[in-house]
Amino acid sequence: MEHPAPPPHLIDAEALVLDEALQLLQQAGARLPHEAPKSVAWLQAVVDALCDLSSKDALTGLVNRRSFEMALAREVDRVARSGEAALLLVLDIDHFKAVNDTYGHGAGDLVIRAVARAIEQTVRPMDLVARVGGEEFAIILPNCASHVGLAVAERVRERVSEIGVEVTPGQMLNVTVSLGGAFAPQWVRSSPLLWTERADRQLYRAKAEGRNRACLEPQVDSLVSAEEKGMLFASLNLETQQDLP
Ligand SMILES: Nc1nc2c(ncn2[C@@H]2O[C@H](COP(=O)(O)OP(=O)(O)OP(=O)(O)O)[C@@H](O)[C@H]2O)c(=O)[nH]1
Repeated sequence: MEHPAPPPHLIDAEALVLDEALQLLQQAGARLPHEAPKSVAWLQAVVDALCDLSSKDALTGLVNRRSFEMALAREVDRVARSGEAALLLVLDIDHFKAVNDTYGHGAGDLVIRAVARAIEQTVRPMDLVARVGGEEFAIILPNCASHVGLAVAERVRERVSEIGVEVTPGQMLNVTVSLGGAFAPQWVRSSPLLWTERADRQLYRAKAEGRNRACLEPQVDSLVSAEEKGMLFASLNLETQQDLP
């Protein structure tokens, strides 16, 4: 049946070919919208589901590596402009290969999910928790004062060690994580790669020192005065204005 042509400023929803997108969502186990097909609400729900699919990790629902890298780049930029302390924590489940080898991959997946939930419950809503690899997670903690960094990392470590995961009926398993952390250099434009490398080095240290521990790079508090911060803001604003056409 021919559909009447829509007014020129509107999209003809009937002309959209969405078969592949819908198939992708179905395969990923995403819930398809209940609204009337091709209504505005339905199209919005499809777009939202596709956004989720490209930015979230399917196993845990956490932010995936790609979104994490974009968020980290934004945070580097924000810290350089605001001078606020921000902490990056990287976490790795200890001896995870043994979990898979002993209880199977399915049980390993349950452990990854449980660790993800435990991390999420321990940090603030403004903190970004990501699954960046198989049994590796990362947390960006904006506006995190240097003197509380280790306490936050310790709280996450402790919370994970407390959870029990039922890996086979009636059998509870406890796992631990090692954490590494580094603060973004305040008032200095660093790079996401350098920041991650510094946090990673601390994670290797935590593993080498026996696991189930948190190691943070020592942080020197910024000695920039309020007046100097004002001058820096002024010069940054000037730069931005000069960039304008
Ligand atoms: N179940 C499950 N396992 C995964 C997934 N991704 C990666 N792995 C497994 O995670 C394990 C990681 O093991 P290793 O890198 O050797 O590290 P580890 O055993 O945790 O040892 P340490 O990190 O040194 O404490 C490997 O066996 C991977 O196969 C996943 O999505 N699900």
